Amino acid sequence: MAIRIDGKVISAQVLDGVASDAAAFLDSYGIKPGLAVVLVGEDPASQVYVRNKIARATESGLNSIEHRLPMDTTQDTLNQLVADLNADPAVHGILVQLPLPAHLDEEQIIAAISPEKDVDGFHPVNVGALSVGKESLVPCTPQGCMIMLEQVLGDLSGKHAVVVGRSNIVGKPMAALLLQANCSVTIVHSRTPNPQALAQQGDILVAAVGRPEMIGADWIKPGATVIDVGINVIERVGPSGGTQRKLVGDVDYAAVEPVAYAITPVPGGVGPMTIACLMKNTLVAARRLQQMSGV
Ligand SMILES: Nc1nc2c(c(=O)[nH]1)N[C@@H](CN(C=O)c1ccc(C(=O)N[C@@H](CCC(=O)O)C(=O)O)cc1)CN2
Repeated sequence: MAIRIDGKVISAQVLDGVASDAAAFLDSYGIKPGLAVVLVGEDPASQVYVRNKIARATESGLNSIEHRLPMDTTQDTLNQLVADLNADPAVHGILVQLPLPAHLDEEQIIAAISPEKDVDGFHPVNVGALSVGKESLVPCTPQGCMIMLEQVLGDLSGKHAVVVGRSNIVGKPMAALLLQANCSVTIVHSRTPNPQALAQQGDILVAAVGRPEMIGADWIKPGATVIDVGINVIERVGPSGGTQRKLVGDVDYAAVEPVAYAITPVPGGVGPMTIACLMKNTLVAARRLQQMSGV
């Protein structure tokens, strides 16, 4: 039986660390690290994520500032809010929940956030710093995956890691972090011929494709560690004949678990780590901004 890498347990450890760091920050500077969370529109999943982010921030001793804007918010209004948050010394981290409504330009908004307050780590300055191995704010989901991998495997040097998916939010930064940890890294994507054959060579497999249960046992090297980043809602026929909604990952957990060394579940795996790392990044940003201000 594979080790179940429990994101709820590991994220609670991360959040404990954030809470004591936040208390020390308050002691030193007389203010709480501040996280501004911006939600545009009423996407139900985004509302849940934002609610959870605010709850974790409050529990960890951070000051969370919530901005809910209507669906028809203009790019100018959102830009003005981001500019105000950039200028506000009480705000150390800014997070604009994605996806934005289709009429808004995500790339432009991400670039408008001050790189020092970009706790998502999506700003081109932070992306560039990560790719050359310089200190940066690291995207939360891949950061959470690295914490889980290092907790279960220790030193990752020399391991062959296969990342399935090449998104800017997960696949690319994940590959950069694995490379920084001295793994040999293969990225597999929609244009890769025979991706399964490459995936089968991975000591570590990270699935971030957004396709429910796409990765079966025949993608996995026996004894591999499997990190499932996917969060997909599917509908299945339940025992009473009606349809049931279920949350599944990109990995077919039941099929893969018997061949893996360790595996993350969905839910309760990578998801809670994403939120915990957001809190961690807010602390990192707050400390740096405070040092830069020289106060
Ligand atoms: N600005 C950002 N937008 C988005 C990000 C992000 O990192 N920054 N990531 C995702 C959504 N996301 C965080 O925002 C996120 C998704 C899922 C979870 C989570 O804890 N999932 C639970 C299940 C929750 C459920 O029942 O629906 C789990 O996996 O156990 C946390 C954060 C896209 N947007």
